[in-house]
Amino acid sequence: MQKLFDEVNSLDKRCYEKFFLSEDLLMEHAASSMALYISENYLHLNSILIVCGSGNNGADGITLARLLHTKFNVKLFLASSPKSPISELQLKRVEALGLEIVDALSPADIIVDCLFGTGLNKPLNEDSINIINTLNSYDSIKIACDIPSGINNIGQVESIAFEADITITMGALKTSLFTDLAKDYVGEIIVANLGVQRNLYEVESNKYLLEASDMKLPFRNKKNAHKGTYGHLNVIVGSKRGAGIIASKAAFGFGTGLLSVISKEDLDLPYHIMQTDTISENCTAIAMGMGLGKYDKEEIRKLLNTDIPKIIDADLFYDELICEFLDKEIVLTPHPKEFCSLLKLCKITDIDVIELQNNRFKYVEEFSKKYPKIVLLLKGANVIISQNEKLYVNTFGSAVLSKGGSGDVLSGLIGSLLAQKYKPLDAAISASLAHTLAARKYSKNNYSMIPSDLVEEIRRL
Ligand SMILES: NC(=O)C1=CN([C@@H]2O[C@H](COP(=O)(O)OP(=O)(O)OC[C@H]3O[C@@H](n4cnc5c(N)ncnc54)[C@H](OP(=O)(O)O)[C@@H]3O)[C@@H](O)[C@H]2O)[C@@H](O)CC1
Ligand SMILES: Nc1ncnc2c1ncn2[C@@H]1O[C@H](COP(=O)(O)OP(=O)(O)O)[C@@H](O)[C@H]1O
Ligand SMILES: [K+]
Repeated sequence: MQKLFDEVNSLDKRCYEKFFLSEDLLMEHAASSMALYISENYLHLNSILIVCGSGNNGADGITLARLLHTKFNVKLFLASSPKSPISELQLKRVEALGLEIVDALSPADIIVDCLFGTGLNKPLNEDSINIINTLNSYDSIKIACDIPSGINNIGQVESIAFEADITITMGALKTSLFTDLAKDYVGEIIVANLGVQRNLYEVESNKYLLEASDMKLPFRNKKNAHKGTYGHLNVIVGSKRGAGIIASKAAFGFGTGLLSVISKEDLDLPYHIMQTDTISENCTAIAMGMGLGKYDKEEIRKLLNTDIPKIIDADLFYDELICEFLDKEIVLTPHPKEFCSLLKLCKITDIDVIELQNNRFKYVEEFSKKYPKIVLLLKGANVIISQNEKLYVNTFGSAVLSKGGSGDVLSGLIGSLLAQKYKPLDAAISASLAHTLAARKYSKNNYSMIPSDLVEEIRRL
């Protein structure tokens, strides 16, 4: 996993003070990293338009123009005059080279957006919106310097943002690049070193970006084993029975040795899935909440009271009963609407989904602070998983998963790993990665996947 930072100004400052690097040097490295990336990948292209604002993001762009001058046909556009001493100096340097400063936007093979970086501190004005709209309309390779202009420091997009194919971000990964709202704008994200290796630039953080290598699949290393070695998951099936059945099929394909569905109704289940009406004696994990519908509160309370590891989803996030169990190490997997209900029930805040989506990290952190034992998995375009005020982001998901039943598959996967004795946080992380990485492997198109296709892909991981 890689560290994420809510702000990097203090890291830049630390570079000046601890490593005696100067602003000029950091900027030279920022621009050199972009120049290197462009030269290594696009030398076959000719023209490059660099669009600069008045701050140091713009100054990065002016520096880049100097580095690429004569190697490419560089057109430098200054949306506003340089404001800081360093950007004035960078401009003086390019002027001395005789580099062309254009006074209108026009298409180019490559566009580099250096309008605003971490200094975006107010809503975009009409001029900036027009510039970004024009740039977005060009059929060019689009590169954002540090952060696509229009995304603010907490990852919100108020009106519009530059639609980057690639974001070359300076020094370290910023949390703001990983919100759901930013996902349509950031493209591929690359980190540029600023004069010291990244591990030296970075300090401690409580937020992490998950990588595929963080997924630990339940491979069987023991030879002397039997089905009981791999646990017994109980899935509580409610009145919307499909949800529990989807979860069960996903769970069985993800390694639980035994699986029993608990339901009072007669279900038409595959032969390898057992059905009972009480918790199994050797049950090692419970998955509940999916499609629960109407239920007997006392029965659910009894189940919640057991010490068996649990994943809880869906309908239970609308019942205050859940609040009685938030001091336990259980996995909760709400989608944004369910999380709003949970935040309200546990008296953290009363907000709507728009407010939540605008501030996902903030509310997950607040919840985790109040309930440090809970493993929370907040669904979304970028899933956030938290425990004990540490946050982990999974960005591998895509709209191929935007279908009823995708979440039920995820509940089954988490339940399966819990049954196989994964720690709750590890179960949530590995199951979430398996869920999203498997969805990426579905190759037909990005609209037709159904839960059984997803389960098939998971079985092939
Ligand atoms: N520090 C370092 O060592 C390094 C920094 N680096 C680079 O610096 C970048 C940060 O630079 P920065 O702090 O100058 O901010 P930046 O993003 O250029 O914007 C500020 C300017 O925009 C203006 N402005 C803001 N919002 C606006 C709006 N809505 N509409 C219109 N104007 C608006 C704002 O105006 P003001 O608030 O003064 O009115 C100000 O003039 C960072 O992202 C990275 O690329 C790298 O080189 C590595 C080394
Ligand atoms: N656009 C998207 N990008 C990434 N993941 C998505 C996207 N849309 C949905 N998902 C994922 O699909 C799952 C949907 O779960 P949920 O809303 O609970 O559905 P259901 O209850 O119908 O199974 C979640 O894991 C969510 O993160
Ligand atoms: K930018």
